[in-house]
Amino acid sequence: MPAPEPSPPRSSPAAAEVRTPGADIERILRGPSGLGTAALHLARREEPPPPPPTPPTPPAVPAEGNPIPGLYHHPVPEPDPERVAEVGRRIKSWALDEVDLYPEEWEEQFDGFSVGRYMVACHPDAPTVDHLMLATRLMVAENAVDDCYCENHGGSPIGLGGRLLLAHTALDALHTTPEYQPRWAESLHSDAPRRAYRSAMEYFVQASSPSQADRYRHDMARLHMGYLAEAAWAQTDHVPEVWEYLAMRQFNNFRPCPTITDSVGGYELPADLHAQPAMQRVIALAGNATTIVNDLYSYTKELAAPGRHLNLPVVIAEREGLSERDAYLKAVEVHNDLMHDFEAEAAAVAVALPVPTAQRFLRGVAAWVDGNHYWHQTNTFRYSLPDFW
Ligand SMILES: CC(C)=CCC/C(C)=C(\C)COP(=O)(O)OP(=O)(O)O
Ligand SMILES: [Mg+2]
Repeated sequence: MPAPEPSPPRSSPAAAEVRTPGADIERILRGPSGLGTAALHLARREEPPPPPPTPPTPPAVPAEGNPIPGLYHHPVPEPDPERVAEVGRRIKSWALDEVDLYPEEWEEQFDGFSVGRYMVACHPDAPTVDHLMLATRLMVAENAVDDCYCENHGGSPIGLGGRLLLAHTALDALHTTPEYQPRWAESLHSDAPRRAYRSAMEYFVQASSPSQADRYRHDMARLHMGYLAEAAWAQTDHVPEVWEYLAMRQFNNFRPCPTITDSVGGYELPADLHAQPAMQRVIALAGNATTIVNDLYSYTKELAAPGRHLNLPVVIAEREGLSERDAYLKAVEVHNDLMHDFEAEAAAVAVALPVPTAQRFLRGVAAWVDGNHYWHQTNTFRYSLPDFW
């Protein structure tokens, strides 16, 4: 395996200071529209300007895809096409050359996922492409585990607990006796999900603080618990009540992605601020809103898949006796309520914690929420809207 690239520089909290907390609070209160552009002013670009690409990178053109009618969201500026292209180039090279992630037949799906566009849209304040790569590798690894262990690339609920636990040790190492340690170390190279987790985590650990890495491990343990509940229900064809589904989806959730916004931004939200109950509520609401966005945009894809795939509209229709359309529209309202609560609570935390790192973290989470919506809306390779309007 090639030696890892030099880790991105971690700026000290002081270097990452936001000097206008009043303006930040106002911006959060206003909602995250336009955050992408604002955040770009905060980060120091630490890379020299790239040489002119050959052929020239096309200018940012509006991407395709329509937003879900009535879905509360904030449009974002088109992500920087040069960054998108560079992240796309580097992630492919990591996937193929460093972790042997997928066979040739899956290339179209890998490309169609457009992870470069996703991550550049979600992290407008990343100081360098190296920083963006931290998030991009983890995102690809997380999807490899979901696809290969849980879903459509050989996944199954049967035996999932054992597979997930062993993969989790690629993030949270086994500490055991010299007799057994080598077998575990070898196991981390034995399938694509574990190779991807191991490598992506190694880069992340090098570039983040011990407390940021531990935050990520905790969020991934949450995610794996959510996968297990979803799998247990699939095994018995159980449709949970709506609140039970929402509880499962709070764990089987995008949360590990926005919560690394400070590592990707090159600064650190201190652990004691991250742990504040009000901050935890903001993070949970953001994660839940972003994940219900997935339920809504992936609705037709999941209906077309074999078997019953739970998502919020499906569960509402089943448990509340609504038509598919009315259930879908109710799910849109649930999403909108979550978004409004997220924004109101984030504004309150911004007032209560007038600390530059907390302000920037809140802005980073809001930018992730908006970028995630953008990616779902524009990823017409994966998603299409139902015919309900
Ligand atoms: C990137 C990451 C942490 C994902 C974890 C949870 C997850 C897979 C989602 C929130 C996406 O949900 P889903 O499995 O329904 O994805 P698709 O609808 O197939 O895109
Ligand atoms: Mg989905």
